Amino acid sequence: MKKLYKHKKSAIFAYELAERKLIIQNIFDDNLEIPLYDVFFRYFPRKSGLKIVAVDENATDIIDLFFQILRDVTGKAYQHSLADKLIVSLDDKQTHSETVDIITKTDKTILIATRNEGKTREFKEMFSQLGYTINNLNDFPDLPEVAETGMTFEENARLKAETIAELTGQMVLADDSGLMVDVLGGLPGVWSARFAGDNATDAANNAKLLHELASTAVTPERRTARFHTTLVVATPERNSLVVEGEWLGAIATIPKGDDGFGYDPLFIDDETGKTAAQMTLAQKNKVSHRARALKKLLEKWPEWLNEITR
Ligand SMILES: O=P(O)(O)OP(=O)(O)OP(=O)(O)OC[C@H]1O[C@@H](n2cnc3c(O)ncnc32)[C@H](O)[C@@H]1O
Ligand SMILES: [Mg+2]
Repeated sequence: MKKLYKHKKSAIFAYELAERKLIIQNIFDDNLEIPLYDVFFRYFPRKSGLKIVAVDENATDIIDLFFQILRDVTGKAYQHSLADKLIVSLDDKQTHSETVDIITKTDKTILIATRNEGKTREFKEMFSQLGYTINNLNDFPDLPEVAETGMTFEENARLKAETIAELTGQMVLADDSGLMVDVLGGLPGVWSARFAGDNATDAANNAKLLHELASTAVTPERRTARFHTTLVVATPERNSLVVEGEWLGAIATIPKGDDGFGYDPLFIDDETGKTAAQMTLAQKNKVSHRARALKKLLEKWPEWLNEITR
């Protein structure tokens, strides 16, 4: 058995065609190179070269795409069929037959175990570019609240993802995140959503944070902080996939900007000097803790899917 598609940067297949290149960029503008099995090279002369760049965990889509390009570029009548065998024919003559191992995941909807619309908006933007539709728990009012009783981001993200995956029988992504302020020993951390008390508003949490820093007379250079996200993808009866991402910055003395949610008006990005609330959704989604975690998730996801569909 050979693997047709492995979602790792690998030198084995990608090559350039100066004029005719097809690029399906991923959400971070990275060129993700999908290794197609080398049988294709026999049908596609190296000198003409082609770069196929895509984000998709579904090998059949990639193979379809490849043959589509092959037909367009060469003008020849390539045909293929995929079952557990890949059969390729040219001008009605069978030219190749190979047993292959295909990842057959086709579901393009992801349920995010969150009621936070700010997070959801970010995930929607990030995933829409990959062709995924996002639902969150506000679309399922009958599902229960999951108590965040963990002491770590991972424990809470697991609780949210694994409980909802069990209840719904589907694949679920959860995000547990928070702001960690160095001079406060990492607080508010896992308590970020409830820093000013249960069901606290964003404004109350921000006011409490400013108050804590003011009362300890913290100098500007000691206002360093980071946003943290742990993402967990769970599916019933399988081991979950866990990744994390961080974003370094500092806490402002007054809130600035109108976009975003949570502590965004107080979080100054180290690189640009802007608060997260002064960034557009697209700008934040390039550098945020959530974006960095999602990038790692996308790198690991196909391999993980491959394991769980075996
Ligand atoms: O548990 P769910 O339903 O996902 O929603 P939540 O708001 O309770 O989410 P968390 O438990 O993960 O708490 C994270 C809190 O950290 C803050 N936070 C997380 N990511 C943030 C971001 O990108 N910008 C600003 N604040 C953020 C914000 O106050 C969140 O409420
Ligand atoms: Mg929460």
